[in-house]
Amino acid sequence: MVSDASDVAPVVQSTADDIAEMRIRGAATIADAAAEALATQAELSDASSPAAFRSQMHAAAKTVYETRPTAVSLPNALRYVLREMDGDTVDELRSSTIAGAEAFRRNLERAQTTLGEIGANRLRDGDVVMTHCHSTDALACIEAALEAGKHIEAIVRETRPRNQGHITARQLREWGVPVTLIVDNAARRYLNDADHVLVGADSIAADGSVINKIGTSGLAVNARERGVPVMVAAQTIKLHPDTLTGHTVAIETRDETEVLTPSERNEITPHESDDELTVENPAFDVTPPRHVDAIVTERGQFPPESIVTLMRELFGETTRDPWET
Ligand SMILES: O=C(COP(=O)(O)O)[C@H](O)[C@H](O)COP(=O)(O)O
Repeated sequence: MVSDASDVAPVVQSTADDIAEMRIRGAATIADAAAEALATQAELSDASSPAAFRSQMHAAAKTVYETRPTAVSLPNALRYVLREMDGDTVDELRSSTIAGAEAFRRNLERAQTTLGEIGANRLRDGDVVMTHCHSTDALACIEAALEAGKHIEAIVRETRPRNQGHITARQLREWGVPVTLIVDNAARRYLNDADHVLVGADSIAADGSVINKIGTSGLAVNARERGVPVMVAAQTIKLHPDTLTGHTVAIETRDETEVLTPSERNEITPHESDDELTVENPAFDVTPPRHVDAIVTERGQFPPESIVTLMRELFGETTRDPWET
């Protein structure tokens, strides 16, 4: 049973709002915030019985889950923490949930560091990397390469409409990496100067398809044509277990105002009643496995077609919602 939203702590609701409004964004960061939110809910719960506690936790998980649909790290995080919730009293349930959330967050950090070290092996001294969006997993590979003393340069796509490329550029400049920032449409021209395309993932499907920020698939197609290898940095919490049984990954579409402000719309069509100007704003796309050279995880690097083996080993087959553990 899932209790209603009034049982959810305001701070959990505010985390959910931050995810929905993208003040908290990026698949790994969202997973971390989701686990933290469940720990906070457990801490603040005033439940008078174990059943009431469980039901509050499920309501909190549902509130966070219903924010953005594409990054599977979110349900994977909720599932992990709720599975750790164990005990016969409210106090036992509370402490096991908090411990579960803390373990999840520690593992997340450790996995990213390990993944970074593995990914850095693909980067040679002097390499130029082209990035898209802002991915902490992808940046972990560059950071580890820099720590190993390699000189790395970056061509950073700005990533319309939200310009997450600016966050990537800022981080890389903090690390002293020379950055060339380009508009997304210039990528094909600059691929001639790149040794790798390096992106993250929001979800990886069982067939090795990579779901990541809109524009990734076109970049990968162009990279393949230019002979530039495409490397995807993705911790195993990005593996989407539901795709093992044929489910597809929901692609989030966001508000048109991210693409066209109301005043820009008004310049194009001053007639308020004009509903024939449609703006589409999908946030993610699907890159088929044939355009990806390697998926780098904390468990090693894999050709995309073989990721299914790891997915089965880690998740088994589940199509249940996180609160139906
Ligand atoms: O597509 C995005 C972010 O999209 P948005 O900005 O819409 O959330 C990132 O590439 C992945 O989430 C991986 O990020 P990380 O490696 O940090 O998990």
